[in-house]
Amino acid sequence: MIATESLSKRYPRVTALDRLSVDVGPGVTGLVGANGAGKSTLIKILLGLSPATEGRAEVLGLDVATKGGDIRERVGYMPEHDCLPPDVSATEFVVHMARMSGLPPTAARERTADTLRHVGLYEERYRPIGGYSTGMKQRVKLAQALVHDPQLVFLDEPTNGLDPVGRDEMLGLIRRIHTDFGISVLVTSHLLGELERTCDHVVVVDGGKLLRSSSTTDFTQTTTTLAIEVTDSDEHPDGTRAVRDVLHARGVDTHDGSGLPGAGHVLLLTASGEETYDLVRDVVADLGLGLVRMEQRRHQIAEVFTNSDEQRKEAVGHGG
Ligand SMILES: Nc1ncnc2c1ncn2[C@@H]1O[C@H](COP(=O)(O)OP(=O)(O)OP(=O)(O)O)[C@@H](O)[C@H]1O
Repeated sequence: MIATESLSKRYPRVTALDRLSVDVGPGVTGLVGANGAGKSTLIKILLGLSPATEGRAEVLGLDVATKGGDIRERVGYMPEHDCLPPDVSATEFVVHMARMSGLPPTAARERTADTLRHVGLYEERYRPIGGYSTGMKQRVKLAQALVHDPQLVFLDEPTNGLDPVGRDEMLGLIRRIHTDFGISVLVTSHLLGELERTCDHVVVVDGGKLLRSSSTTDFTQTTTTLAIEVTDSDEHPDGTRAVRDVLHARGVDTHDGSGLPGAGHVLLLTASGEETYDLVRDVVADLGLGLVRMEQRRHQIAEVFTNSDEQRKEAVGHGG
């Protein structure tokens, strides 16, 4: 669906994309990265809206440098920021966008009605967009990306600004774009956790560079963080520290759980598989301590991929 080769985008002060080479197949793919990682820049290049500084990219087999128009005919785009006209209704706006994509008037009206129903907008579709909630506006943006029946859609931060219920509904809708209509999806987010549930494949970028591209199952198996809490004992008045020291001696890196409830008594470590669970159990038992909890934690992307304690603490503080 998408292939980039050593793709770079340099602004005078910032390198937004840095020799990014990645292949994206059919299905639902998540593009994850912190704010400023280069996600929106990549989407704009893939749509042929912004030229790359170097490297090349193809979307649906079409070169982004020369075939931007053909790509935009076949690909839908939901931009990140609010770009909707407040004075027209969802129906008027989406019909207009359908007409712009070349649909004749009757087909444009029919497709608009179907698409707005699909994204969950009913009677309110006749009211001016200016009075809509954030969730409703996101649905209108999604509808205009789908109305011309594209083969592929780019959704830039579609869950931004939504409450947890709205977020879940939007993630469900995104999944159905692929299962019900066979449209492939590239969806961006700065939250790894929400894309884990929705996507078949996850691409992680940081500072414009590719950090990882793999199927969601591979991803979650290899990046599980364990949170461990143990009791103290007479022999080990600081049980947490005792466990940490033994784990370090066995070559397992840990960091503290500052920012979590009960900070100071929580150890975080990356589990490479079943053997990590066994190791922790044995270490705690050998020290004669009690294991209060050992649980998997979801990640924010900064927590998984930064080595800096500062950033890790920040990510943990946000709840992951
Ligand atoms: N037109 C521009 N001129 C100069 N710098 C830019 C421009 N567009 C983006 N950048 C910079 O490029 C980097 C990547 O931005 P980009 O918008 O692609 O990130 P992002 O991952 O989409 O993050 P966000 O979700 O915050 O938009 C940022 O440092 C940004 O400030």
